[in-house]
Amino acid sequence: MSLAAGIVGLPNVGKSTIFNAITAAGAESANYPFCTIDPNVGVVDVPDARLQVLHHFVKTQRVIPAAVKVVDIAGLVKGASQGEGLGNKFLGNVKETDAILHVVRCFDDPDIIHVHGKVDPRADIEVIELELALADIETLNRAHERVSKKARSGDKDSIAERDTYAKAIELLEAGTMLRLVEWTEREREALRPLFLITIKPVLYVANVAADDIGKETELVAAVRAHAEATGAGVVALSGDIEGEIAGLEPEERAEFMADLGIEESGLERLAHGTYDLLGLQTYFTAGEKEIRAWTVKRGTKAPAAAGVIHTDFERLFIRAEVYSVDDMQKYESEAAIKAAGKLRVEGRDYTMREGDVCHFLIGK
Ligand SMILES: Nc1ncnc2c1ncn2[C@@H]1O[C@H](COP(=O)(O)OP(=O)(O)OP(=O)(O)O)[C@@H](O)[C@H]1O
Ligand SMILES: [Mg+2]
Repeated sequence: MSLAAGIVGLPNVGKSTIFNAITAAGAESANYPFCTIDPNVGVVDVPDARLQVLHHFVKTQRVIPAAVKVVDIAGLVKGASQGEGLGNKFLGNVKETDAILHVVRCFDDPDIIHVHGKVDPRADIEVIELELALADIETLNRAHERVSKKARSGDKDSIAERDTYAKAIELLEAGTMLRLVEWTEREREALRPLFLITIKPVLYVANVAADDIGKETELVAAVRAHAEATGAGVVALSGDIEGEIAGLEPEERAEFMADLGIEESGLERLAHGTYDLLGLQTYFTAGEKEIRAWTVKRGTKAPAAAGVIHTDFERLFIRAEVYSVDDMQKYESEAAIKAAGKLRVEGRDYTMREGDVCHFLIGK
């Protein structure tokens, strides 16, 4: 599974600045070369220091990090659904993503025009969420119309779908983002093919001035309060500075970041923020051919985790041999880990833990 996130926000809030910074900061993922065709789509490796630890002790041909796909679109303005500004058609480009990165301007700079003339995160968020809601309502109305005819002829599935769409429209019209609703599995199934935007988890990205890095300014606090009240995540960073960081050589980069008190790059923080938001975790495989990071949902059992490597592996799973990256750091080889009795043998019921390193034994 490769993770995808779409960037939304008002015009001029720093979306492209942040997109450029994260795509320059991460090595372009070698696994997804086709994505470079579109300048607004970037696929970058998710930085993970644990891969280096494993690589230090395990001889291998290649190291394959997890990848994240990021999509940058033009800013939305009030009335975009009615064609204002550039309209909202490019929202289609963020439909097939797992999460929304909603960039909110938290820097005050008289030289950079704010479309409402005033930096006000709460008001800005409301404008964008209204436009996202209107786009979803349009999609839902079309779907509603489509199934209504079949529903009228008594088709049970169509009736259930129609009612789900009607419920979603009603909620959006009352101002409720669909991500806040506890949908039944059946409702989710009806909504899934519509690729609605407001049902996706949101990570607010508070874009702060260089001078405000690490500070909980009033503007950042406003975004955080809204995020906490609406089950969203939040990451504060300075787009301009992230761009500078991304342009530096690795050694200079570390020094520059240390001077500013930045521990992780924007890319790392956005990747972690998105993983947390989506309830994802990482496990590794480490062998002669490759060392690789894999992404699974928290709580995934070993057979399903093996299934991420190859669909058949879930069915054919026999057992897993598991150790942790910490074990490797401590014992320095798999043989030593085994000799110390730390190589665990786990069966079908094993729940994967963050940072497990696994060998899966697969049947035929
Ligand atoms: N943290 C920041 N502090 C100061 N200036 C910033 C910051 N982030 C971005 N900017 C500046 O804001 C301006 C607008 O940025 P950018 O082009 O990234 O906006 P955008 O959201 O992509 O706009 P659009 O919707 O028009 O594509 C640029 O001049 C950029 O350098
Ligand atoms: Mg832009």
